[in-house]
Amino acid sequence: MSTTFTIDTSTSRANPTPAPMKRLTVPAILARKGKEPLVMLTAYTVRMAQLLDPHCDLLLVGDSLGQVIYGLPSTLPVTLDMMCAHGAAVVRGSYHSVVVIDMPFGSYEASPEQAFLSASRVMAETGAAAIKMEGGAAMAPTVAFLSARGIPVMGHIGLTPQAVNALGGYGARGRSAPEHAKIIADAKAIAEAGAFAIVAEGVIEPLARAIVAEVSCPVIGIGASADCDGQVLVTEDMLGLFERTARFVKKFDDMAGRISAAVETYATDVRSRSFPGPEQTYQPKN
Ligand SMILES: Nc1nc(=O)c2c([nH]1)NC[C@@H]1CN(c3ccc(C(=O)N[C@@H](CCC(=O)O)C(=O)O)cc3)CN21
Ligand SMILES: CC(C)C(=O)C(=O)O
Ligand SMILES: [Mg+2]
Repeated sequence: MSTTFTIDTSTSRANPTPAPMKRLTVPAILARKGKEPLVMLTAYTVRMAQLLDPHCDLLLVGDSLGQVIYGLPSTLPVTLDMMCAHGAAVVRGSYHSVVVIDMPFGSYEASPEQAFLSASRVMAETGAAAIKMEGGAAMAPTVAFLSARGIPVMGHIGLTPQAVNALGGYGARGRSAPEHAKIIADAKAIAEAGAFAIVAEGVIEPLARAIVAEVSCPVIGIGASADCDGQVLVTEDMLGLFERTARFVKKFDDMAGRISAAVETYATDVRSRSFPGPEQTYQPKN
């Protein structure tokens, strides 16, 4: 397998503009606990990475690309090959943010050794700085195993979409006392195992507040209230490019509507022969 990312992380072939900012590091992210909220968005492609990178602290190559890019019904069919291909593209398009790659379902859960083999392949083939894995206390030994071997791990607790079949859906988590206690125990176990940050997804506000108070690493929320140490959303959701979204999504734009309008104008112009015009047409030299 050829490595296609550039070693110099300040610029890349895909983004030749001189870098105005140095790339953030994993320790710098850890140090943001309790300070200015961390800004994280998903990216799957080089151009989107270029556009998001100056505004973000972290870019997540999420396994949500299964639904968003590939039209799959869940994140479960996403493969390591997909994560490596999109991860390398996002690293090529970023020079400032810490790039984190989701470990896909089935690539890490069996053992710490399986997780290391999968995660080291992701790190080597993409040039990303960290991986993310779903799971609570049961995954803590794996978080410790990877962290001790130089692979920074971001945890993901609460609503863990790869466990949708066990959870019974994508509903909010932590409404019952036992579930509330389990998710706090999950957060503590993952943090104590050495995670540099934890995504808390779809947890009720008082539980989010408790997790933030209980762990020493930053807690990045998605559907987990404004009390978290940072926020993440799927970019296509917040841009209004993905139709079925959770209640926790705020649409900051209606890009689907704007794309439809632009394409409608293009189709009209082609059909009326008003595109291409003189500006877009080559003439013989005289
Ligand atoms: N585009 C996209 N955005 C995401 O946030 C996302 C993905 N894809 N794929 C992976 C997971 C799946 N996620 C989801 C998917 C659906 C809901 C959802 O429909 N929530 C409902 C409640 C559902 C219920 O109560 O059963 C809601 O109204 O919030 C939430 C999170 C979050 N992740
Ligand atoms: C929603 C975020 C946290 C994620 O895991 C993904 O995009 O896959
Ligand atoms: Mg994910």
